[in-house]
Amino acid sequence: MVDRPNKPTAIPVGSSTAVPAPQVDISSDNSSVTATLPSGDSVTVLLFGATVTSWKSAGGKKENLWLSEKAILDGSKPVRGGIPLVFPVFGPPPSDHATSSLPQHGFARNSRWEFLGKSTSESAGKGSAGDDSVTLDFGLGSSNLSDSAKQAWPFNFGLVYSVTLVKDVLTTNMTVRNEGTKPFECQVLFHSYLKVDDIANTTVSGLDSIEYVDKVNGASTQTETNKAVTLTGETDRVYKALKPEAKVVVKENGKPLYEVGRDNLDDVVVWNPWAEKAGGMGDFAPKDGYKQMICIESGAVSGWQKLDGGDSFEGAQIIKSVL
Ligand SMILES: O=P(O)(O)OC[C@H]1O[C@@H](O)[C@H](O)[C@@H](O)[C@@H]1O
Repeated sequence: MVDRPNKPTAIPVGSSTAVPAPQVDISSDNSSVTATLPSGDSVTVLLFGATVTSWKSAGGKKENLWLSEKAILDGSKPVRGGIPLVFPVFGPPPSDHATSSLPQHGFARNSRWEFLGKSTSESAGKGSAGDDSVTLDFGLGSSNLSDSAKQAWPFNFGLVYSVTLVKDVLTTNMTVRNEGTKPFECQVLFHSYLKVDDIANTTVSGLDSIEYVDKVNGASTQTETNKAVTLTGETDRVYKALKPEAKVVVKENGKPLYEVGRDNLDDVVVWNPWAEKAGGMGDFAPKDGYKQMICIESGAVSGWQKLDGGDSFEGAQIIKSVL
């Protein structure tokens, strides 16, 4: 059980509270929670992995996240699409590290999280409807882990994951706390699958002059020379040490589609499996779906966050959907 100061109102899973407009509507069942703003913008979070599986903006008309048609949502496999969470290790764990027995990307996306509750702020009568907001909080601690994950990573930790929706903006914030006395090292990342119309017309800006590790090219270190990065084949790059204020902008036909900002997260992964890799993934559909997605993943993954007993680390990703 994860606790946090100023704990929000707890909503028992399985309950459903429908409140009349213009208030924020929250509905939940045994497997997911959906929050809808009076504007129609909405977000859905699956308790399995605390995976955001849908984020709609433009009053509910525009889905911003790509979700595979064959994504497995029953908890037997991480979700292919949406925003899976990466913790406490990014990628395959190094053999000489305390995470070495964990699966790729760790256990956060493979574990069932607790819904801790919601907090809302409604502007009805006070100002613009664009000020409405809702935050959904989820928790995962050592006691929620499977025995095998506990054995593979025997540390006492608490995660609080907050998903905040305001008109056209989704913020995901993770706080990691070492609840024990043994220090541990961890990595955190938001593996966001952003939806695009056509990858052939998509560019990514804000990465010019940034050093990156090119994982499809023997993990070589390169420096980005393009103002507008295009993807023309399998792409798997870890851009490192971005300036805190630097935004990564996904454009389609030259027009901004998403602006991705970060708080206390210095790295950005750009990933697209392309045709062959997507073809080899049983849960990736349709097979040419790689043309409709680009992963822009904010995280702290090129080093380790070392947390002594009682220490915390907090980082956030802020995605603005631009019409
Ligand atoms: O198939 P998975 O485990 O969800 O990982 C997908 C991709 O996730 C990315 O973050 C990694 O950089 C890639 O190397 C990896 O292939």
